[in-house]
Amino acid sequence: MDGARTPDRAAAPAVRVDGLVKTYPPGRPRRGAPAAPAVRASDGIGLEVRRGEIFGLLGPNGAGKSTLVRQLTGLLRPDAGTVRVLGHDLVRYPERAARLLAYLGQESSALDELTVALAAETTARLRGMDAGAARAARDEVLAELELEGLAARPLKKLSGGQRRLACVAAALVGDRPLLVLDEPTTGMDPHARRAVWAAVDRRRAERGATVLLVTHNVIEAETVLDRVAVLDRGRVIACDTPGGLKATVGDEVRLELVWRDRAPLDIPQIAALADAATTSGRRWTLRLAPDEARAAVGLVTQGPAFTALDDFRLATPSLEDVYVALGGRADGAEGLVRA
Ligand SMILES: Nc1ncnc2c1ncn2[C@@H]1O[C@H](COP(=O)(O)OP(=O)(O)OP(=O)(O)O)[C@@H](O)[C@H]1O
Repeated sequence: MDGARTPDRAAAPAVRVDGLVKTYPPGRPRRGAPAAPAVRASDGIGLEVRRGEIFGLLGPNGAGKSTLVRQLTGLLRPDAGTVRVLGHDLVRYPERAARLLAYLGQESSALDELTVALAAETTARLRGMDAGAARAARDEVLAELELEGLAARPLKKLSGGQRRLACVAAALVGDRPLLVLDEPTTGMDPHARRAVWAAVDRRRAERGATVLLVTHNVIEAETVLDRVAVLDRGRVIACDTPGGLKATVGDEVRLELVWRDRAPLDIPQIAALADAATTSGRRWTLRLAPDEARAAVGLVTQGPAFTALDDFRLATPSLEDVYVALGGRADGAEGLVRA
C-alpha cells in the first residue's frame, strides 16, 4: 500500500502539487469551423496548502483553476506531475479522494432530482455515516445554512442561489478534512454568502478543516483567505497572503476625487495634482505614497477645493491591482469580478 508505512503522513501538508501538467487534446474540425487547438491548462504548477488554511485560487476566466482542482480531487488525470493530499498520492490512487475531501464543482446536477434534505442525507450516507448520524448531520447543516424552509423541495425546483446553497450544504456534511469549493457562492445573495463563509470558517476553527477555494471575486478573496495563489494561463504567477501580495505593488494608496462640476484648477496645488491624476469626467484617480495622499486629502477637504469637491475615497491597493501589476492579461483582469 502506498505510504501505509510512511511515518510522516500526519505531518504532510493538506495539499502538495509538483510539476503538474495537463494539456487538453485538440478538438476535431466541425462543419465550417476549424479544429480547436490543444490547450495547456496546467503548465507546470507547484503549490503547497498548509493544514487549516483557507487557501484561494484566483485568476481570470480560463486561467486553469477548475482544471487544477479537478486534478487535485482525483477527477482528472494529469499528464505529468504529482498530487498529494494529506500525504496520499492521488495520481496513483484517485479513489482515495472520496474519503479525504469534499468537492463542490461548478456544475452539480447530480443532486438535481433529490430534495434539499435528501441531498444532504444521501451525501452523508455515501461518506460512510450510519442512518442516524446522517440524519443528525443533515439537520445540523440545514439549520446552519438556514435551509430548513426548503428542506422538502427538489433542487431542480429552486432558484439558482438556493440550489447552490443546497449543494454547499451537501458538500459540508461528513466532516472531510479538506474542502475544495469551486466558486461556492455564485448567484447567492449577501445573507447566504455570509452563512456560507461562517460555516466554512467554523469547520476550519472547530474541526481543523483545510479549505481550498476557487474564486474570481476579488473582494471575497481579500476578506476570507489566508493565502492566495494567482493563476494565469496555467501557471502560478504569485502565491502569498493577500497583504503580502498587495505589498508587491508597494505601499501606494489610491485616492479618488469626484468634483461637483469641474476641478478648481485655478488653485495651484490642485493644478499640480492634476498632472498625476488619471481623469474620467469629473473623477480623478491618483496613486500616491501615503504621506502624499495624506497631504492631498488635507488639501481637498478644506477651503475652496472642498467647496468644489463632491466626494473622495482613499483605498489601499486591491488584489485586482496586484493582478494587473503581476502582468495578468488586461482582458483577463476583467474576469476578476467585484461583489
Ligand atoms: N474539457 C476541455 N476540453 C478542452 N479544453 C478545455 C476543457 N476544459 C477547459 N478547457 C480549457 O482549458 C483552459 C482552462 O480552463 P478552466 O476551466 O480550468 O479555467 P478556469 O480558470 O476554471 O476558468 P473559469 O473562471 O471560467 O471557471 C481554458 O482555456 C479552457 O477553454
